[in-house]
Amino acid sequence: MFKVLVSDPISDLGIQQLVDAADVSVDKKPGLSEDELVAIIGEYDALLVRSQTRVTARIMDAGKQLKVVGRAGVGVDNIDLEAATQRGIIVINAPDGNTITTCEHTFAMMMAVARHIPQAYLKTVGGEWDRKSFLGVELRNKTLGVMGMGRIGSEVAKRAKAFGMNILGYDPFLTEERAAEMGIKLASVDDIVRNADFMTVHTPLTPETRHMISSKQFEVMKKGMRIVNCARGGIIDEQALVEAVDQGIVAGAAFDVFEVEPPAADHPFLTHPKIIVTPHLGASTVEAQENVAIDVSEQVLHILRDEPFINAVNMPPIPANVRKILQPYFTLGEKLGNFVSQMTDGAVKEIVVSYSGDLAEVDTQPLTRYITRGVLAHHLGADQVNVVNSMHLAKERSVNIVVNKTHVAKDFTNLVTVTLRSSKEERTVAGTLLTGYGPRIVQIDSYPVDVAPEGNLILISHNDKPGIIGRVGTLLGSNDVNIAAMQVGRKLVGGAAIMVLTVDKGAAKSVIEEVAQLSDLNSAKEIHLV
Ligand SMILES: NC(=O)C1=CN([C@@H]2O[C@H](COP(=O)(O)OP(=O)(O)OC[C@H]3O[C@@H](n4cnc5c(N)ncnc54)[C@H](O)[C@@H]3O)[C@@H](O)[C@H]2O)C=CC1
Ligand SMILES: O=C(O)C(=O)COP(=O)(O)O
Repeated sequence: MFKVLVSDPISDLGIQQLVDAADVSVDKKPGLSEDELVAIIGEYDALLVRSQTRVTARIMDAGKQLKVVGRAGVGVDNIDLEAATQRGIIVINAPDGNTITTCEHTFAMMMAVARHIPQAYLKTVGGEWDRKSFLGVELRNKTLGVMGMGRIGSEVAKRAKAFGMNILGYDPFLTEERAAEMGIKLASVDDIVRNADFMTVHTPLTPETRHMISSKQFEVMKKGMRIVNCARGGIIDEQALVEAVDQGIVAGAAFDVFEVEPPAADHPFLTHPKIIVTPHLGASTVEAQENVAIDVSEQVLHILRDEPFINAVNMPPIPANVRKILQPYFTLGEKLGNFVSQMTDGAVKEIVVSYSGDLAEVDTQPLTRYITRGVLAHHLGADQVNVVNSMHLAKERSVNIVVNKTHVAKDFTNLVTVTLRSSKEERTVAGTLLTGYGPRIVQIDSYPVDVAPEGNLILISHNDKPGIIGRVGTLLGSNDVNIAAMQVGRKLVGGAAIMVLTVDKGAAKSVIEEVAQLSDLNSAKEIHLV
């Protein structure tokens, strides 16, 4: 039974699939302190959070069973990603579910600041009928600068066009062509600062975006600008902003997010007449909360059940077209890595992976992660290595990973070859997916074979002499080891050969040692693949 802890308020409807799953039990405990989480996290396999819970290295150290931290939302700045990666904990988010909601909140804030709605509301409910103090501005024909043209920024730009605004967009990934397609103008931070009437930020908070709008930008800013931040506190320097408003450079600002949340009681935004605030409500709609909780629950289930998943934050993303090609090979890759690792004696020094055929056309890095996981799992334990930390663990142990690609595969449409170089020897295994048969090992060292990579196998290297198969069979039979399938590979009659036996249950170590002692046998090894 997998145990899932929900430590922030997350939509009940959204996590229903976890609650309903027969192999999962869910505990909801919002509002725990770090110490309280450290005390209980040890029994959980998954942790579900929003932005309140700070998932620290301490919590992850205590989370001995923790496989995944699921963020029901976009920003993962409350999760120590490096600590997660080192510990092999997968961090996933739900990047799409709250895009529209946050975009709409941005507009709510932009219009509220343009028309002084919160200030006017307060006066009106306070009994004053003040129609003079709240002269606003239109959005129409104004220039809107959008910093960060990702999911939310792009939706903001789309809607701003409907308001008749001219849009300047800045994003390191925005090209002239894409900007033209969207009917906006590609700009620099400086262009936006000098020319926009409204500015809205939609980047993550990174060392690069931290205080990207600060005193230097306010000094050259177009007078009367209105600024919205529904992304992350700290992208705009709060202190410098207050000064810019007081100096009349900025006409008004609307902030949903703060450098420290919740802000201190004496935070200058809270009493400033020209700055309006909401308590990080960007994603807070019924729809968005359901969406993100559904998305994250679905992926958490996949991860717990060791099924393919998407939206991992501490792994490079896999584009859908690449995933389609690679996914069928993930299991094969991991098994090849594990097989060759069990075959090879000595300390692993280098993993050489060769991809040929169609596989050579795409970015195979995700598949290399699975192969590396397979290799390392044999030495470090299957529960210690996963696709998130496999490359990191290899690097930490100075295991070199070399990838070669050839576009032409000789006998198969696709072939994955894994060679392991150790302190003692170099061994190779190759596999493919055969239509109708699934994953197959088709080469061991230089011998062609056809073996299903599953269950208990015995790998024997021997001299190609009459009677050897019988002797092996008799010895195993007398020890109650039943042979389900057998493959022999040789290159020359009477030369060196290999034999791969699939046996119903694992043989005792002593039996394998006895097999290795038979005449004309060079070695015998048991290989167990799950
Ligand atoms: N207030 C709230 O409740 C919510 C806040 N957010 C926040 O909104 C932000 C944007 O979210 P999404 O659009 O979903 O993310 P996204 O990843 O789709 O977009 C972010 C964009 O920022 C760009 N970027 C990164 N560094 C940049 C730089 N130095 N200058 C300009 N652009 C840069 C990236 O290239 C990317 O296109 C995130 O910080 C997220 O955490 C998201 C949802 C709700
Ligand atoms: O998704 C995001 O990045 C958000 O900021 C939303 O945060 P929340 O889930 O409302 O605590």
